[in-house]
Amino acid sequence: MQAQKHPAFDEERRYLEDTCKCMDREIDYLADEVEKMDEELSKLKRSVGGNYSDDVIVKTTIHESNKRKLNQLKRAEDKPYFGRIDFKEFEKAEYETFYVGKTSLTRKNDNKMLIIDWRAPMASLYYSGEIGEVMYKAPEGLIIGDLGLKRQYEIDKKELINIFDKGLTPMDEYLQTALWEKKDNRLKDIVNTIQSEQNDIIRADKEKVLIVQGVAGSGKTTIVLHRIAYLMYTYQEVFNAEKLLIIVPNNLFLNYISDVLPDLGVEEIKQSTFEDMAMSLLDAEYKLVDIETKFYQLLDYQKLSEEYREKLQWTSFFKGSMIFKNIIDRYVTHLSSNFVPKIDLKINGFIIYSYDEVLKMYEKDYRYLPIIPRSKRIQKYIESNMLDRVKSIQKEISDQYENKVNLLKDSVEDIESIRSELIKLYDERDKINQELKKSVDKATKQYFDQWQNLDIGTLYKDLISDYEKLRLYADKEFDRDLIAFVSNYSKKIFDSGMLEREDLAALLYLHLKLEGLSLEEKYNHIIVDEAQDYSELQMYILRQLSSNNSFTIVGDISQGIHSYKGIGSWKELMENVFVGCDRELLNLKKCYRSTMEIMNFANQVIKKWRKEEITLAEPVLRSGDKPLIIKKNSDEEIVNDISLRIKELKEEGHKSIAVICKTTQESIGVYQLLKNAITDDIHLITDKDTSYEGGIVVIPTYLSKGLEFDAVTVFNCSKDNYIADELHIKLLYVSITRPLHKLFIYYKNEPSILLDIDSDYFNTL
Ligand SMILES: Nc1ncnc2c1ncn2[C@@H]1O[C@H](COP(=O)(O)OP(=O)(O)OP(=O)(O)O)[C@@H](O)[C@H]1O
Repeated sequence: MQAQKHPAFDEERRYLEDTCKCMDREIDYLADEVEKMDEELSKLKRSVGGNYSDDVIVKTTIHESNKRKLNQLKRAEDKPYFGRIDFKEFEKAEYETFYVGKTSLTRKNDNKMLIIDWRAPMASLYYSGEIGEVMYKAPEGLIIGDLGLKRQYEIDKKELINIFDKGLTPMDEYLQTALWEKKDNRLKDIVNTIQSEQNDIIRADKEKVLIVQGVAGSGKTTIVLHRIAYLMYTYQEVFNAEKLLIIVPNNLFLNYISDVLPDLGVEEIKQSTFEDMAMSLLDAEYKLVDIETKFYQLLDYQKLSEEYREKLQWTSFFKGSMIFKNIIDRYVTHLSSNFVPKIDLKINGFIIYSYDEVLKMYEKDYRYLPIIPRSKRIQKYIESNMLDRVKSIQKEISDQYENKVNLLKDSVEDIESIRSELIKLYDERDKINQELKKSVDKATKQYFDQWQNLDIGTLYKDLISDYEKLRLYADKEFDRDLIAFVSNYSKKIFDSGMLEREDLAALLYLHLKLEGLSLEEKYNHIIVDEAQDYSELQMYILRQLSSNNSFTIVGDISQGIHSYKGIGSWKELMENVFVGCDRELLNLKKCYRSTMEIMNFANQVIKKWRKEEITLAEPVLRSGDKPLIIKKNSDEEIVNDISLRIKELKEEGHKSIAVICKTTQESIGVYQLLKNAITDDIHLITDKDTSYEGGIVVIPTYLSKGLEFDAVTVFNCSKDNYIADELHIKLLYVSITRPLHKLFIYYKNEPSILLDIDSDYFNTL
């Protein structure tokens, strides 16, 4: 054990033993409390029989908090802490020692803080402080002092394995140990090795739009999850789980990250794909065109003309653009200004509600409401007041008849002589009044039937599939050809009973404009991962869902394989969508995932996509094999070689191995061949999969985005499979930035032009 060589070994081992004992005692105590409270609460609930009780509420709160703490301690018991800082505040005489762990621990008998939570303000020094003068932000202000010692521990099953002292042990030895670990099927937390630039993001001020451009493997996904844990801990009073929303690319990814938050003691955060969230807000189940259909059409440079592919791209861009948002805005303004029909609500010629009166309700009294709730409110108001209105009209009619009767009576001396006339008048009056009452429902219905039906799906389809309408609401002259393409293309899709994903965002926007959103439905903080793939309109919608413009948005423009509809630049996003908000753009340049050799190679590939905004990744100092580029003559030969390589990799201890293919169709073919060639369990991953179990997988590139594997083999990087356009370059870049340790790239006959890079960066076979 390395730790024994450290001069402080005995002292540290004793501290660890004492802490573990104390933690065990606390676990026992809490387990006991939880058990007792379980019983007590069920008795109490029975006795109050479902009625409100302060006692039940207070006890439930304590019970939940005890359960949470017990859970956190249990998760931490094998490795109670990972770091230590010795800090002396200025003007104080002594250094104080603080041990940093995943959750805090206080000794009961003397209230001594044995471990501080990694999210506590002072723990920031462990991540960002260098030995010497330091400062950290606390609720009471900036605390300045001196950091005397920063120590890191490797602890396994309560045993001290290694001790690293910052400044004494070689730089990042501790981090290196973590990065060399083999990965299985889930993303892990990194509380013990969070780096300074990552710490700044995790602890960044919450009241702003924070955008993080981070290279592949820089820890973006990991960091946002830690940021959630930090926000939940730091702002307990304002943040509850329902007020936080994480938007992720797909359910497979959701499953891949599902361990991190519970490991960090955070449960029940709302995590969703944009599509699922949209469907739930729309309260409808639309059939969506397969995500791959358009994507693969765009890649299919052999069958489809460039002109057609460009128009397809433009359609996607248009539907997710702020241009389309403005068109929808104008459409809604038009709908609204013509909404109240220019007719009176009449019964048998009597005006019950005049057009002017209803218009006033619409334009003045209920103007604060969006159109749909406004129209419902007016309808309800009118319906509930109809009978009263009719009654007062009946009274007027009765008065008029009374006058007529009186006049008639005054005109004769002998009332008997006009008896029949009087009866006729009374009958007439009663008939009119009865008719009025009888016709209320019918007349009201007839009147409201004249109001426009605000079915959002129909309104949306009417707009986008109608060339004339689109042109009418567009503010500037669009290429007629493109607009015609968009409307025809959309019509065909709608006629098949489907919608595109791009339509869903626009549809939701229309829904929000017409239906509105209550404050309870809004979020206090929204997190978007893989943000480069969302359109500006999607981001604008998320802004509508935010109560306070508090966002953490992370992504990598170089991995923007959906850039035809996604975000082209963070600056544009800030200017077009988050204008007027407090915004900050931060960069993460270091890649922690892959070895230097893999990342240097990947940098050469992405450089082929010349764009000013790309930042090349700086790999952390971890060296492995150079990527291996292998030539074969057929798919079968490639698969045979991959099967041998998988065997080798498994013998070396690698747990997760991916065969990455360009498309799903290619993946299916490779999977069939590979299944026959190896005996191991192997999984084909498609967009229907919602769980990722690790091991050996065959997967299309777009689904591998965000995931990582110990080793990756890229199936067919031949000349005719990867051309030098933006989409192919980015696809290849995503594939080759997935491995932690080993990368193999296969091609048939001739290599892709994208592999035409300095031979120092790879080996060949
Ligand atoms: N400070 C760190 N300490 C240890 N491991 C880290 C650290 N930062 C990142 N990692 C590891 O690097 C890998 C990449 O992290 P993550 O997937 O969060 O990156 P990413 O930026 O989202 O990647 P990509 O955009 O390529 O999907 C993970 O294995 C993660 O555990």
